[in-house]
Amino acid sequence: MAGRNASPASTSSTASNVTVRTDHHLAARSSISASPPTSTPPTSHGDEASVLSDATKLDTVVELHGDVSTPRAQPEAQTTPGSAAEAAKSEGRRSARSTRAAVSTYNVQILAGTAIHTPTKYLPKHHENVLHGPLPKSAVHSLMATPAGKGIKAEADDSCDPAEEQLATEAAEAAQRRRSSRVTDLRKDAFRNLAAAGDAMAQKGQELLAAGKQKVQHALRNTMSESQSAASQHALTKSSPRKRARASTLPTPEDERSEAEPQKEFLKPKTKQWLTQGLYVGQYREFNPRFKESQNRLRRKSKPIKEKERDEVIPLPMFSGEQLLEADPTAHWRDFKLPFDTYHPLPRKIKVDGWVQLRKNRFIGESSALWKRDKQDSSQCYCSPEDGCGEACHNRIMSYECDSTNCPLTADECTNRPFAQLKKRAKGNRYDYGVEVMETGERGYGVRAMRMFDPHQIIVEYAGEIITQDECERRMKHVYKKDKCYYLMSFDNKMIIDATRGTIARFVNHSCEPNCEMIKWTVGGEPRMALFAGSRGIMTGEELTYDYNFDPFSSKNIQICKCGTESCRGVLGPKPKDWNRPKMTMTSSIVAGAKRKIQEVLGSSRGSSSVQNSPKKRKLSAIASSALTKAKNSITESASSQDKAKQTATELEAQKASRENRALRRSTSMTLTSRRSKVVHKASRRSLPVLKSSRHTTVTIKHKTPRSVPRPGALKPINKSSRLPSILQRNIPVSKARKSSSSLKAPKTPARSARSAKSPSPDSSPNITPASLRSANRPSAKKLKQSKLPFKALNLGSSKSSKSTKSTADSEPMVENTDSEDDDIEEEFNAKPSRTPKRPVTANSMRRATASAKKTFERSVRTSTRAVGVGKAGLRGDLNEGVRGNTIRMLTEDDD
Ligand SMILES: C[S@@+](CC[C@H](N)C(=O)[O-])C[C@H]1O[C@@H](n2cnc3c(N)ncnc32)[C@H](O)[C@@H]1O
Repeated sequence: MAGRNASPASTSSTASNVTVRTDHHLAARSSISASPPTSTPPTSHGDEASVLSDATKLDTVVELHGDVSTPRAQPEAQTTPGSAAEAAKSEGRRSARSTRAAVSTYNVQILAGTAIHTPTKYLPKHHENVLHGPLPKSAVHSLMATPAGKGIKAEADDSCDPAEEQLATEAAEAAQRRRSSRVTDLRKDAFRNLAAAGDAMAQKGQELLAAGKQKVQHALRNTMSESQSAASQHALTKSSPRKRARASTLPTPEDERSEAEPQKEFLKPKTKQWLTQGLYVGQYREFNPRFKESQNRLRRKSKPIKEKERDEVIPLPMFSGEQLLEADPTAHWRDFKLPFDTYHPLPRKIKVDGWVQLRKNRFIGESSALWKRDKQDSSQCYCSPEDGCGEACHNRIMSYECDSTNCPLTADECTNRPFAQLKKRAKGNRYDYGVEVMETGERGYGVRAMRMFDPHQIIVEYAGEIITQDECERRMKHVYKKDKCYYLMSFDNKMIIDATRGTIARFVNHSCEPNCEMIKWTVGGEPRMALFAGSRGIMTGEELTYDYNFDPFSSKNIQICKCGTESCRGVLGPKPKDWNRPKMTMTSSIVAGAKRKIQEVLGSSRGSSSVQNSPKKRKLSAIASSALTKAKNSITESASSQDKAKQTATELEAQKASRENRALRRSTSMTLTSRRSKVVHKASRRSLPVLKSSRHTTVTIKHKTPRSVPRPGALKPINKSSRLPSILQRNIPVSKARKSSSSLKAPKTPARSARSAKSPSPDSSPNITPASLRSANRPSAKKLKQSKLPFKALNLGSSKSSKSTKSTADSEPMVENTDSEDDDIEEEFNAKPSRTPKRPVTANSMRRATASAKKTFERSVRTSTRAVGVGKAGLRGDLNEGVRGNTIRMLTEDDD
């Protein structure tokens, strides 16, 4: 093996090296002309030599050694084994060795012609360069002579050993066989195959070339058309139609350029194609983004997909359900969302501080005892298994849970056992339970669904501590004083569920467009509260809300709603009527509240006695009366303080006026001209103290007092024919009335009492009239002493004539009128002067008149208050509406 693998040059025999060199040409010739070197099957150099030559190695070596210097001198010796044998014989040596060498080894495969994988060194090409030893002449000859066996025979003739002969024959045959059969076939096959492959390759190359050519042409055409169209477009925009036509037909320089550079265009890198619609572009779906999902769904339903469109594309998984459902119009379906465990918007579970979780109601204190007293009613259903306690179930309608005592169905058949269902669900995992606390931002904590809930399905129970109302009040006052959120819910039997310690339902927020409802159910004879899904059902991840129907009771407790829905009322609970109005002041809100209460009370008092007797009404009336009393007290206090202040001011004014009067008296003469007297009167009038308590005077002219029979001390109308009462019946403003009344408050004349005692005459007016003032001009008045009061008998002339009267009237400005109404009155007075004797106005008479007016007023006030029978606030309300009397009106305004 080692010899076979080793290169010929490395063979151990130096002689063989030499022979190689010498017989190179011959061997090459033989290999080319006759047979391939593979036909010689030596496994080693020595073997080959031995097989193909009769010369022994030793001989060869000897010969070689001898022939080193003259290699070509004895070529015969080298090539004719016969001669060698003869030489050996002649030398007297046995040719056993050479015989052995000739027989030596055989490559049986090669001999048999079965050696397919001939080593390269035996291939003809190899033999061209490297020879494995000289081929014996005879062998070469025999091989050259093609008919098999001929050469061999000749060789056999030369040989002396029949075994050798035979072997040589065999070898020649094998060589022949090999040359003629398999190797040649293989080579031919290989050549044939190669040729076929070459042909195929060439054909393919041609095809590719043709395709490439086509592509190039196509691309060229495209680019040309593009450039042409661009050019035509450009031309269209710029040129006239005719020009446009020409532009479209004639090649432009740009076209030419594009034609000239087709390769460049073609080599341009492709631009990326972006999706224009979205992830599922190319997927058929009837969807208009301008509409909502539900609207689109409706449209799709109304317009069924054409068969072709349906079959065009296999729907993506999320649409396949839709298509299937659309194929079946009877199928009811809802929007799809990913399961919560796949889509979980919150990364963590919320922990709420201070929340002690209870799973069911717990009675606190007296509530348990109170509860038992009021047993719940019972209900019974008569459903059949077919009904399954559906919508028509009596218990369901009454919000009673079915159980074995009130329902003939089994638990599996009955569908009206929500709390039992909830209990079962609560035993599962948190996704079965299906709710969790979330953070909402502005509204604090909230609750959201971790699964889908069917319409009207129970979600979670609102449970906590059941407390009495007293306990609730106590907790509100002392325990939850500083809290902002309350978890109290009005329950049954006047009890309250306080879920400060309770179920997760306590975190459910309010919404004006809720998706849930809080409903009371009776379960096993006991009331229980639970949150149920609304008619839409609940989607996974949706926040749960219900309408609190929050009753804030007072405006103080109104909470702003931040639910953010379209129909948000702005507040938790019902929207107040005056929600958008400006805020009331404290006083006005108190008064308005009191007014409302009074109206309620008055309304109830007007109603039937049964209503009045109801505890609620009684309570309300008590509240109203207490509120009224408070309001009354405050108003009275303020009024009295006002009065006091006015009184003080009046006194001061009076003092001032008297001083001025005195000064005036000193400076003016006793007899004044009419003009002068007018001035003086005006001056004196100005200095008169303004009687603030206008109600005194106004009350005196109240029409309740019979005019014909005046009561003692009562003021009476000046004149029947006078327009004064009718005028006064109008709503004279306080200021005006005050001015006009100041004249009425003038002190009585001393003569009045005597005259009235004798014969009460309509003429004898106790009022301060122009006439009475004129009477002050009488000489007797001079006798009167000057009092502290500003009124003093003024000497206005003694003439009693009508002229003088007129002049006096002209000059009589005792009542200084500034407005037209009072002017009217004055005119009337002037036109019809009283015939009563003129009496001087003294301090005493004035005092008396004031006192009597005061008394009358107080009496009338008492009467009117009694008639109404309520406090001032109520009085105001009623009076404003109904009574139009001047008195009351003024009283009211004065109080204000
Ligand atoms: C029963 S608790 C609800 C849970 C509460 N958010 C929390 O954090 O504990 C009721 C309180 O939540 C707040 N709230 C609930 N719904 C609201 C809403 N829509 N807008 C504003 N506040 C709301 C109010 O403060 C209310 O008093």
